[in-house]
Amino acid sequence: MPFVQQVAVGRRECLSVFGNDYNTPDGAGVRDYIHVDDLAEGHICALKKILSMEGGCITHNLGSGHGFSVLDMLKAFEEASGKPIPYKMGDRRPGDLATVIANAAKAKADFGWETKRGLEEMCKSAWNWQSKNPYGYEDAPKD
Ligand SMILES: O=c1ccn([C@@H]2O[C@H](COP(=O)(O)OP(=O)(O)O[C@H]3O[C@H](CO)[C@@H](O)[C@H](O)[C@H]3O)[C@@H](O)[C@H]2O)c(=O)[nH]1
Repeated sequence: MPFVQQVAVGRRECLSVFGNDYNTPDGAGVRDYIHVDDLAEGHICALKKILSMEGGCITHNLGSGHGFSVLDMLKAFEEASGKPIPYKMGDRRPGDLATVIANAAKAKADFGWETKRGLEEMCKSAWNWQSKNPYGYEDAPKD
């Protein structure tokens, strides 16, 4: 996502898509993307759960349970930003898996958490921030 955003804002010429021959609907890698606000709320729920426990350790996965490909993300971001995102197909990145999707059933069962925000909201929100802060928390280059 950061690279998609940087193309939209003009900091990169295009996105390199790492692989188009995976066993996925469009051949690109599939991931379980999550809105940062959903992730933050999940952490708050987890912290409340820890405070209610008398010690011990518990592990939860946070995710939507749905996968989107790199090309799905790219198209959704084009719509949210109104900017074209040029891309080129590249080789697979060593170590990448075809598909990574979280199973957050335990988080829902233990503290009632699940994602509330979808792909469109993720992209709109990311574009709102990136378009106002093209260099993120860093200063723009001097020249
Ligand atoms: O320029 C890019 C960057 C990424 N991708 C693809 O975009 C998807 C997401 O990539 P990335 O944001 O790097 O996330 P992951 O591959 O899911 O890996 C992240 O999530 C893993 C599981 O939490 C961690 O192990 C890794 O360190 C962390 O980078 C993958 O299909 C990549 O192949 C591209 O096509 N082009």
